[in-house]
Amino acid sequence: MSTKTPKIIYTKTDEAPALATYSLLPIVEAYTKTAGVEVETRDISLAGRIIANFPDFLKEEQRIGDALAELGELAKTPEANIIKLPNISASIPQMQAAIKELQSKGYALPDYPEEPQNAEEEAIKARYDKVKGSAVNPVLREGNSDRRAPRAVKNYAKKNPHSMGAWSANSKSNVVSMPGGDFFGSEQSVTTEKAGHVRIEFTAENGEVTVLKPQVALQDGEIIDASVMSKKALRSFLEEAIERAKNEDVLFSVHLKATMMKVSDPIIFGQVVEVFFKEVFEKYGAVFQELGISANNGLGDLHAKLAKLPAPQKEEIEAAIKACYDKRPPLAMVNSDKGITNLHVPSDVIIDASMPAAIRTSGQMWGPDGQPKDTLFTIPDRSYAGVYQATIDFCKKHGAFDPATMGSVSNVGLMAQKAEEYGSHDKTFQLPASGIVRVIDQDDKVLMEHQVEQGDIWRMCQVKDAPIQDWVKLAVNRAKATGVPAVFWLNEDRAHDNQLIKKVHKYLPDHDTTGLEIHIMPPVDATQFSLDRIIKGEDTISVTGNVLRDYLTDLFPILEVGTSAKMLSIVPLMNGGGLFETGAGGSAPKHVQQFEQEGHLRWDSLGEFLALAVSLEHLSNTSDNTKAKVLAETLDEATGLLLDNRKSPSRKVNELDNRGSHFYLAMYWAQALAAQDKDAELKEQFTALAKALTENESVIVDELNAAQGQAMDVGGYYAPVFELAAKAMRPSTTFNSIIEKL
Ligand SMILES: NC(=O)C1=CN([C@@H]2O[C@H](COP(=O)(O)OP(=O)(O)OC[C@H]3O[C@@H](n4cnc5c(N)ncnc54)[C@H](OP(=O)(O)O)[C@@H]3O)[C@@H](O)[C@H]2O)C=CC1
Ligand SMILES: O=C(O)CCC(=O)C(=O)O
Ligand SMILES: [Mg+2]
Repeated sequence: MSTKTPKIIYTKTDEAPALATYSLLPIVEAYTKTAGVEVETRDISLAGRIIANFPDFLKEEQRIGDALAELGELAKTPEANIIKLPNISASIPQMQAAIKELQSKGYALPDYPEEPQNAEEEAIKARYDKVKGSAVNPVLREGNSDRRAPRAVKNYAKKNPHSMGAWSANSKSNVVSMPGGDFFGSEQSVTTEKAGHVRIEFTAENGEVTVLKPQVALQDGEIIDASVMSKKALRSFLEEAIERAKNEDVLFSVHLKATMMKVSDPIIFGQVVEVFFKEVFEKYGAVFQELGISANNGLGDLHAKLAKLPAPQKEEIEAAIKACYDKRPPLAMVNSDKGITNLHVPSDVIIDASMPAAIRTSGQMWGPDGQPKDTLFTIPDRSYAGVYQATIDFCKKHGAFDPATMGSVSNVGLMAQKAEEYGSHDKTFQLPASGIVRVIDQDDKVLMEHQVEQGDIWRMCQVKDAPIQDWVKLAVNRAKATGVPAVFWLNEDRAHDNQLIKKVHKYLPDHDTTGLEIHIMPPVDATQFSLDRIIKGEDTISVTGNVLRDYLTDLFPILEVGTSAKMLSIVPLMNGGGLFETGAGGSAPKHVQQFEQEGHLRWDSLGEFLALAVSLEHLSNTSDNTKAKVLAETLDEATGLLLDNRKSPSRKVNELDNRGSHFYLAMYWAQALAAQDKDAELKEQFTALAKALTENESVIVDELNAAQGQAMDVGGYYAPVFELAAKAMRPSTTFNSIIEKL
């Protein structure tokens, strides 16, 4: 990697953000070129990652390099300047769909072996599993997280408050969690003094020892913890929760993170499906096994596989499923028109986005009848569930939040180097039998041990010392920069947090904290504290571990500014580089569906605009490029103007969409560059461009809007055909030719 030519890596991802890139990137490339900045793309899409992992199955011309591995290495260097768009964290049904699409395009990829029958299939599954779930973010996140709503975005939301569903004091919505037998209740934690390693062993009741993980390397001062969720306790809890929803006449829903917690949460999800449809699974277990049905993949997969049965048997089972539906409480729906429930696909209801969306809409979800209804939100583990119950209680007491007046909660998140639960996949196991799981160090000393039973989920997490120090520093810096109180959301009664609190006390004195307000509070108290401030219009910094980073950076943005897509999301990499994530949200599959059906893309690229500005600013600092600084400043101006003039995409067809908003960004950016006097060359270059764009505004917007209102075919969902997608996303010849002249 040369340090001479300043370079920005722009990632090519999936779904809506990938479509938006076809339109935005040519503009970005044209503008940044004027500062001598090179923008290179790297394909980290689900399809791209699949292809990169199976070169031996493919023709020479089909092979591509492993861009993710390359960027993972780059992220560890000071030169890194990466703009990371959201990507699919694939569940098994999504993996299978992507593989199928690629096969149909001539890629001789193997099928995903759900139940591998031999060593060869095991190896194929292992390769696919590397691509499955949240496989991108943890590789790139070599730094902690700084997410906040920029001033312009917050002010815009105050002036143009989004709709908020009213809250009633009589709302029957609540969160329910296990009373015991969960990860929270069983957690043990130790801090290693010296670097070394541990192994994880399972000893069955007959004394037979299985090594679950031969070696996990540990650094000086690393915190490790282990916990277990009891299958028995989970199932009896679920049975009670389902009964409770029925008795209280509310919807039943479950909220997990099956993407990032790709080993544990699909299993928990599967238990929910099995318990909800208990009679069906008990009666037809053998048939299901024969059909390769796993409840972990959800009802969608179950129905697809049932289709293989002869009609009478299929109908019998479907009738049994229907009988369960009738007996059980109504399920919360993902799409009530299509009959897709909360239990259809494990990755459809992702807790970080789904809980805030419900809180925003009066604490309700959609029922099978297409009507909103109070809901029992099932979040089995207690570690973080209390945050949502506290927020719900607050809304019942004070009514819905008012975006016009509410304060802001930003986040400093401990995330670097696969911190905490989100790095636990390779140390998570479902136990085959009863026995004891032990974590044993290099001197054969048992550090932690748990009694387990068949089917229990056991996991170990790690967090290294250097990321913790960096996180404490980042928290202090944000508190200093804003003068706002910073709250560490840590519970001294939780084993892991207890170790972390010791480190916070150890590292805070490394910084000058005079005049700063810094607290340490358990999550529920911290929620209360932050919400008491928020309704007074006051801001608070949440300083959290990795999971709450994820949860809170959707919760507060969705309440405050309507979506997490408008967040500034910076990852100052620990070795000096910068990773700039766009927004905090995902890849919004329903946006693609709308685009395919009616040619309107409602994806808002605001997160990309904000990320590009900070990326250019970072580049100007690291490479002394003053033009890049001017580009960054004027881009921020343009983004502010775009918000003020309401040129963000609309949700409705035949109104300005993603492409139209890109045109306005380009026009305002060019106008700001033409108006500035810091760089005469840029001024001159952009004066003519600004003039051309301004004069052609109505022609261009007409051309862009005329492309809407019809079905779009971009040649694929996971791997669109470049020419088709580029044509669909750049339908204004006038606009294209003006940009090309730059
Ligand atoms: N950083 C990453 O890489 C992340 C990836 N994901 C992945 O994204 C996929 C979908 O996840 P999901 O939990 O549904 O979360 P999303 O954040 O994609 O969706 C929640 C809703 O937020 C709104 N939204 C999000 N981003 C935008 C945007 N830029 N413009 C306009 N609206 C937006 C949309 O609502 P509406 O249109 O109704 O207003 C959307 O349906 C999954 O594959 C998941 O793994 C999820 C989170 C982060
Ligand atoms: O990596 C993922 O699957 C999702 C990431 C996410 O939701 C976040 O970082 O906010
Ligand atoms: Mg998230």
